[in-house]
Amino acid sequence: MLIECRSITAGYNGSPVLENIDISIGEGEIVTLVGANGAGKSTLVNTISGLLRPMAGEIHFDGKRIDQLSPADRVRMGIAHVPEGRQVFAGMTVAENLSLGAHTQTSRAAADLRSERMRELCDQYPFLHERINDVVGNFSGGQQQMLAIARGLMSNPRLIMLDEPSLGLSPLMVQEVLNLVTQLRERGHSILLSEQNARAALAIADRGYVIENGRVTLSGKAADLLDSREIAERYLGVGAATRFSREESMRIAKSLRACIGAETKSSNPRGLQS
Ligand SMILES: Nc1ncnc2c1ncn2[C@@H]1O[C@H](COP(=O)(O)OP(=O)(O)OP(=O)(O)O)[C@@H](O)[C@H]1O
Repeated sequence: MLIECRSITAGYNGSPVLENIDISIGEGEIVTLVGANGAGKSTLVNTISGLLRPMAGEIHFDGKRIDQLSPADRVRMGIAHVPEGRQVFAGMTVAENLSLGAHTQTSRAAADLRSERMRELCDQYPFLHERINDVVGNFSGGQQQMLAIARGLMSNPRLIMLDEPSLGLSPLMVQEVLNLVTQLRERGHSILLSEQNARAALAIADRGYVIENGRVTLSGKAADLLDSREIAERYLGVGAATRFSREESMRIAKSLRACIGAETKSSNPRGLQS
């Protein structure tokens, strides 16, 4: 495995939010964390990137223990974090925003490497090339998200962690951002994708973990999780009605109509059959 979190407990001001979390990501995998608002996904991502120190447990990256290293050391080792909320600099150009993505390197040689990496990214992702000198203030939410991801790529990470990249985007932009995520994998990056949009995330992931109240309650292949009734009911917006056959649904609907006194002609203006 490229990264392994072993029995991680983490939280704020001495109170744990995550308890005993075990997750792993293999080389070249897209792994998603799904869970409701406040479940603890960002807390886990922050613990892996080093913004938060775990209270207990270990994190191993490429066989080395990293949970006591600084965030900058983890970036140097190959872990990038694209935080929730995009946080691009509106008054700066695309190129300036990208330069900030390799801030752990300050020497002249590093500046040359940074320019080279920027050229490489522009070759790989035409949307950067086309807008490289544009100030990002007027970019749409989706364009800003793509730029935030590109900034994370400046350090050429082996693992890139994306926290809620689809938040607040239109369905079309969500698709574009997720297409970009699959391209990242094709270019050799491993990905941890934290998402409330469980259906979209599981559709492109290899494996997933469901986080509820700071614990992993389900995990497995993304395709199996997508098929799971439990997931469907809790996270995919598919209600209990899907549990019933057509005959059962008809029977329930009929007794429901009787209960609410709606068994009249006017309640069925189009003459629908029951
Ligand atoms: N800086 C903080 N200080 C104290 N508590 C926090 C802090 N950040 C998050 N929490 C709490 O930790 C819990 C988990 O939050 P977290 O942001 O990790 O959830 P999440 O699954 O990422 O949800 P969201 O999608 O809303 O970010 C919540 O109860 C939240 O209020």
